[in-house]
Amino acid sequence: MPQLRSGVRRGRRPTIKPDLDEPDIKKPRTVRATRQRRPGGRRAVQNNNRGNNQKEVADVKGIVQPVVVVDDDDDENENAVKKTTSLSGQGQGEEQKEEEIRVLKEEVGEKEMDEYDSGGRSGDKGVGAEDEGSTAPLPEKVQVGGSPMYRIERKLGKGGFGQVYVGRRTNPSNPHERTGPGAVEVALKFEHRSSKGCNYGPPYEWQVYK
Ligand SMILES: Nc1ncnc2c1ncn2[C@@H]1O[C@H](COP(=O)(O)OP(=O)(O)OP(=O)(O)O)[C@@H](O)[C@H]1O
Repeated sequence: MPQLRSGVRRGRRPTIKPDLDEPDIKKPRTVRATRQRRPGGRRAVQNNNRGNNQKEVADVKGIVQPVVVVDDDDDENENAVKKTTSLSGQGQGEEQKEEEIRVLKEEVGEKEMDEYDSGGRSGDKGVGAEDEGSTAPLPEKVQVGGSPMYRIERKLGKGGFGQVYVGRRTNPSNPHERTGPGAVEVALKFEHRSSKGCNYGPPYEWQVYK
């Protein structure tokens, strides 16, 4: 005898066919937080940063640059003559000397003290001393205290405190005098009034060093 099944006979669970016509819009999309690439990629961004840094450095340098205030008063330049020294390299032939003088005279006039010349600076000088009087015009002739009058000729170099020029006596008592107070040719050092060497005002003494 056949056994009867207990319970209600159920049909198979109907298979749900995917509706191919319906667009797949029910599943919400995950929004991924992705980094936006900058144009040019990471390398370009880094380069940009580097560029920015450079600009900052440049700006800082610009700020740090000291402002040089130049006093154009000729009298003050006269007072700024600190010392004179006998010229080194004496004993040239007269012919060569004359040639040199001729060339030098062309340079004399509205000369301006300029920056960065001989490189013979002392290492202990401040920035202020370095740049002082960088554009102050020089007088054609100078005299300080009771010194003889000197005509300013070519530039010899620049030290930590000032710049050195050839000074030639305008009216020498002995045109062959090479050393001492009567020397025909000396080295004149010009300092700006605001330099360390002029802390107590411009000097009025003069001396010729050998
Ligand atoms: N008598 C001289 N003969 C030839 N050149 C000179 C003479 N005196 C100075 N100079 C030139 O001028 C430059 C500056 O000289 P200066 O004496 O000012 O140097 P410094 O000792 O470095 O400066 P500072 O005395 O201010 O510290 C020298 O490097 C040199 O080239």
